[in-house]
Amino acid sequence: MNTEQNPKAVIVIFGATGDLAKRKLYPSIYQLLQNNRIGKDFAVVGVGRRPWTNEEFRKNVNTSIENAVPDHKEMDEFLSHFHYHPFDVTNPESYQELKGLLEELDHTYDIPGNRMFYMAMAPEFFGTIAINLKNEGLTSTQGWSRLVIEKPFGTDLPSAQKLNDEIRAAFSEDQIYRIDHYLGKAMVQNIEVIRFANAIFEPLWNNRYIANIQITSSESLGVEDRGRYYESSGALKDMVQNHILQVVALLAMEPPIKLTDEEIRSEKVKVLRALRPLKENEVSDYFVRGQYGKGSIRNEDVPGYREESNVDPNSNTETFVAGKLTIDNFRWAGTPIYIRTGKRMPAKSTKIVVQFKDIPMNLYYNNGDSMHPNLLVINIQPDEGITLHLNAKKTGDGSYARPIKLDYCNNCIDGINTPEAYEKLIDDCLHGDATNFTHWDEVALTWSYVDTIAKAWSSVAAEFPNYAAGTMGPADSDDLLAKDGYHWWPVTDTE
Ligand SMILES: NC(=O)C1=CN([C@@H]2O[C@H](COP(=O)(O)OP(=O)(O)OC[C@H]3O[C@@H](n4cnc5c(N)ncnc54)[C@H](OP(=O)(O)O)[C@@H]3O)[C@@H](O)[C@H]2O)C=CC1
Ligand SMILES: O=C1O[C@H](COP(=O)(O)O)[C@@H](O)[C@H](O)[C@H]1O
Repeated sequence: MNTEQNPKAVIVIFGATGDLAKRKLYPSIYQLLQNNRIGKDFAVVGVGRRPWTNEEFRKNVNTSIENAVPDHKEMDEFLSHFHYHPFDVTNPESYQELKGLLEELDHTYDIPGNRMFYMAMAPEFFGTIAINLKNEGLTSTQGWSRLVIEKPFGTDLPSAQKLNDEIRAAFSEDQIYRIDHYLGKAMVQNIEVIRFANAIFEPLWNNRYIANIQITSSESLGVEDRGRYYESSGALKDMVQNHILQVVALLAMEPPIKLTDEEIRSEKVKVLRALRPLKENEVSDYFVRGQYGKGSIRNEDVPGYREESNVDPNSNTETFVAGKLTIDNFRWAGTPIYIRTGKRMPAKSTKIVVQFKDIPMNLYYNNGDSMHPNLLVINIQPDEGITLHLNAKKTGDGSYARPIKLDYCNNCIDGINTPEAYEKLIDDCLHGDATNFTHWDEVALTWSYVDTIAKAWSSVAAEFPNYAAGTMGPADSDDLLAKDGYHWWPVTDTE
């Protein structure tokens, strides 16, 4: 819970000259100040190897705010809190100088030794930095020390376990904040509220009334300049292991007894433990992979994945995944959860569709058509809101029922005040609230689930490319649902 007002802290960003810091972290810190979530008693220390001065660093931070926040103001005061400290993080000797700078900033801003160490760097550095911070005494202050870790948290279960052991040698679990930025999105956080603050949904939220749940996260962008990273990842590890399985856990968990991070985590973990693990020889029955070839998006021709920079021209990396998940517990046995995510699809859209079971018999005429099923659609992005699909009488037409929609648009009301995911997560960490971060047990269970799929796929070359850029993935993805008598509900206007 965010109880502490305006926490005083030094935020140390490792990777301060990088893309993530520039695009997400600096604008988020700026918004936190504008929204009074932090006071004037804070400092940001940027670490990178580039030999920048404070002035150069501040100029770069300024540009990043200009690009992200059109109506920025009071920039000089804001930028005066930013300090740059260049060093190679693999060199233990450099940490003493950093320590001296942090102590100086504590004094300047009257900060009681509170430190947020944000790892916005490649994962291979996380363990080294954590150990050096501890060994050089940067974590033993009067205040709190928290470590924020970016994804990917490992590339499979053994590597995640190794990484976890390294950081746990320096930080306890309650000091570690593993980022999954989907957990910072307004409508992902709303899943719990929609379910547990509405008497009408919870009684129906089970296999007796829900036929299936569909989660789609489509992107129109390709891999852009991230080919090197993406080649070793693919959509399964990039999106399913983390964001998608977190959403599954929130949709399927039991009501927690309290809204604390421990109670919510414990319910999410039970779902992940109940996910039926696949055997390698079953993977092709439950999961489909795809890779985009050249195509066209919004009338613009785009290259195929294998033509992207830093991508192997014969790459076997999947840019699309669709899957059927089965949760073996009393609430969900028999109700499949279908997931799909991919790059170079027609539009950017993340949606959850909950399809309720059909009514027992149809009393209405409907031109011989069957009744449209009730759907609850949770729109995560770009529109934020919920849509409930019902059937209602068609005016003046005796016994004809037609589908109607009840719409709630979250960002139409909250407008530009809906905080960006990173802003929310940095705020939570500053306030010591770990609810919307992933804990080790969740990470281990999700890796364990996807590792079998990755292993099955790595042993057989796929027939790629198998979908054209600008389409909703390969035909096999539709067949996955058709086998069960379902189809994907459209999530974009063009689908
Ligand atoms: N960019 C994004 O949108 C997203 C990124 N992430 C994750 O965030 C992390 C950072 O990504 P991103 O910002 O894109 O990466 P970049 O490659 O853009 O930045 C890497 C940063 O690390 C610094 N660095 C590299 N080696 C050293 C070293 N030995 N000592 C000190 N600093 C060093 C670089 O500084 P310099 O060059 O000055 O040495 C630079 O600031 C990764 O884990 C990535 O997976 C997660 C989600 C989205
Ligand atoms: O973590 C990642 O997420 C983005 C998608 O995030 P969104 O907030 O834009 O939906 C994805 O593009 C990227 O490949 C992945 O690393």
